Amino acid sequence: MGTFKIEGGHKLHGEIKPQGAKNEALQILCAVLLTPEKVTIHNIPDILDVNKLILLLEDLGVKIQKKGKGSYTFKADDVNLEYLQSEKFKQDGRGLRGSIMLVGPLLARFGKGYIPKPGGDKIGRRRLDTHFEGFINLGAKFRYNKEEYFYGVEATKLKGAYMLLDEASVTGTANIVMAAVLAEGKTTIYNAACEPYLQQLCKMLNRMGAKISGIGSNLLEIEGVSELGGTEHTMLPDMIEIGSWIGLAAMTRSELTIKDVSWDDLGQIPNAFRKLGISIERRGDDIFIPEHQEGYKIHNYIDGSILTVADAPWPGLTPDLLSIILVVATQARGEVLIHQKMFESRLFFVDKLIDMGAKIILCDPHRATVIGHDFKSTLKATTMVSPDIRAGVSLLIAALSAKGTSIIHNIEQIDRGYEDIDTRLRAIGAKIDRV
Ligand SMILES: CC(=O)N[C@H]1[C@@H](OP(=O)(O)OP(=O)(O)OC[C@H]2O[C@@H](n3ccc(=O)[nH]c3=O)[C@H](O)[C@@H]2O)O[C@H](CO)[C@@H](O)[C@@H]1O
Ligand SMILES: C=C(OP(=O)(O)O)C(=O)O
Repeated sequence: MGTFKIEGGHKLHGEIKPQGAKNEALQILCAVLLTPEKVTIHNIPDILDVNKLILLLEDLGVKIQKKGKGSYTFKADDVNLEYLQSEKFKQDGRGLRGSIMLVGPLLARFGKGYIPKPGGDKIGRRRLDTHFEGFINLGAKFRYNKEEYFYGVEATKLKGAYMLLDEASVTGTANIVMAAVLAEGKTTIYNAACEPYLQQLCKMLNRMGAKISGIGSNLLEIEGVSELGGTEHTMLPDMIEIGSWIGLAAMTRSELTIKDVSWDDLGQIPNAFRKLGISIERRGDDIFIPEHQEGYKIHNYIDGSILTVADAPWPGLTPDLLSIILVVATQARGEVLIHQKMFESRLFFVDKLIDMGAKIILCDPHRATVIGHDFKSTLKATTMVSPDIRAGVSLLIAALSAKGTSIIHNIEQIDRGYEDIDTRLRAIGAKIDRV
């Protein structure tokens, strides 16, 4: 179990560049299985989850070449389907959430796709019904081995269909899209997830020869084609990392420039932080956060009632930033209700913030009220364990703002999604060591 030692209370300063997006990378990497031709991908983040998926592709027989930092070529012209039945796949496939998106491309191109119950954050129930109902709609036969938690779909031929998803699942939509592009005829997916990473996937598939329309909306129409070819693709910057750096700057009252953020793909994120009173300036494609010497004041609604920050499927606010928004609110002027609608176990980490002196009432598993200190009292350093990726980074931000030296254990959770975070934070003045 890895550990960070953090000396808090220091101002940070300078520029930080977001890595390529984790959740886009997981979709895009799975899509390389859809063609025997070469696919070149740039801006792939060097993080645990993505590296695990690259190893899975290698074990599946995909030829992979590293061309430079974050740039790789993939050629899936000799896929080893026997690997899918191996014990190693049953172990390694569990290692991350993103592996679930291997199923759609495998089913579409080879007529069968299998996956052990995928891992990822332990943040509440994470069902897969939307994925498999989608494949069944396309004509696949589904089987599930309850003892081994092993899922499988098989089809001699997929046929396009109309489907109304029961929820706008992000990985579910990606999976179904990747199966439908090679199905016979037309597929319509209503209540599709439509966040920028899915848009990126659909645009990449169209460059490979797919016929997807409605990109960016929750109604996708897909005319199946018989084969796809190679392409080149560059990942967007990671919007959750960008939000994390906004929170970090505010909490440590530091002036920070976040470089090349792809503003137009950030949706609600800048405004969510602005509602907490944080100044966010657009400078070209950068975000400039000034030093918040006077702190930041949470806005109320027009009628004077307390602000609620809640998650929702895109174009709503991503659930992955609520833990960070919560920690930033602990030093704001005013109160806010954080409502995590999607996941039921993601707010439990607030007990650690309460230990550090934050004023938080956990109302129920989905809601927490935060009463900010307005920097009149700083958080106290402590020893903690990172429970999940975003709670981990929130605790890291809390530790960087706290007085004294904090210890965070289980930092593998943070390394799942943040590239070389300690080196990058040291470059802007943070006192953090991997011990
Ligand atoms: C690898 C990857 O890309 N992971 C992301 C992906 O996970 P993932 O694709 O696994 O998440 P889903 O979109 O399927 O669902 C997330 C949660 O929200 C619930 N739900 C979803 C849609 C909806 O309309 N109503 C609803 O209640 C689901 O039941 C589930 O509990 O999307 C999540 C939601 O943005 C993010 O937190 C994850 O970081
Ligand atoms: C929940 C997350 O990831 P995953 O879906 O990979 O567990 C996340 O990135 O915040």
